[in-house]
Amino acid sequence: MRPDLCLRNAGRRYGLRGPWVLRGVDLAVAPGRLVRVEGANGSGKSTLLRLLAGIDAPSEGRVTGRPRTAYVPERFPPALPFTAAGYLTHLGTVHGLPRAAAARAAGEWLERLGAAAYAETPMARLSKGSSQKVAVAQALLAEPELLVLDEAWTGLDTEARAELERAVAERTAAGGSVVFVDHDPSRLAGLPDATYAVRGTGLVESASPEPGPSGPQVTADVQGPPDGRLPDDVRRMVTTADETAPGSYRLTVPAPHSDILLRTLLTARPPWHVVSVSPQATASGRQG
Ligand SMILES: Nc1ncnc2c1ncn2[C@@H]1O[C@H](COP(=O)(O)OP(=O)(O)OP(=O)(O)O)[C@@H](O)[C@H]1O
Repeated sequence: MRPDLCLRNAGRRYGLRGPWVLRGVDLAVAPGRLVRVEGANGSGKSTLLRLLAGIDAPSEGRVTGRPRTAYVPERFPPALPFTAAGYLTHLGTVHGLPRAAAARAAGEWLERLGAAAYAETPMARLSKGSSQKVAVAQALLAEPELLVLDEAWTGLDTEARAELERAVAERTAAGGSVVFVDHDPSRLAGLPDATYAVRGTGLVESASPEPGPSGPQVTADVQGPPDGRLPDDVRRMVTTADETAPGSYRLTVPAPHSDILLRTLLTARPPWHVVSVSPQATASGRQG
């Protein structure tokens, strides 16, 4: 099992005598966790994310348990001498993918994010939104163990925003961790395992998530082999799982996770049968 990524008594300031932006921060991000970071403008959210992403080192304290990490920065440098596909393929090889696999992953992510038409466009000529899609694709393509997203939804169109939400669900379902900052309080609402606010130079954890799901839920009746055990990644993403008969389950899942839930079941070996799917108008308490 991969260790938690930990900040231990971490502090960060800019310059030798600059004021401390963060100090004495202890934070553990476990595999499979979705973590939201909040805070006022200029409070130090990006500073914290850069420490978590390994882009900056703490001025004091330590970082331990570094996983394979990818990062979408708040500002992405668009004026690079590459086409979108060329840049992503190059980065894929930097992440350790063979060139053909990197090119394939680049194409798949541009397609998923609705930017396939710009694959051969030089980065410097991309619109802000398309450039942001490339920024998101570069982070997702190597299936990182830790994904750090600094306002990554900003500038994306509606479909790409939804796709990024799905990608976050996929990462956590696969056991990856995701840490994100977003100005929209409804972003991934009800899903984070923990929310921290930067206050002063420290981190304050918000009250634990509600015991019941707070966002819209979807119910799915699914059937596996008679002795079928729900796949672990399905167990991790559902709110409730009631076994209604041997190998049959009624699952509830936060609506943004429903696509990935169904995709996971349908592509399981052997595949599961999805009997019915229906939205749940109101969230009930957590059961099971
Ligand atoms: N590279 C840098 N050099 C000097 N000071 C910096 C640097 N980056 C950030 N700061 C300062 O550190 C403080 C925290 O900035 P940071 O960008 O981490 O905050 P933030 O919460 O992400 O802000 P925003 O919500 O505006 O994105 C600010 O006072 C900022 O001016």
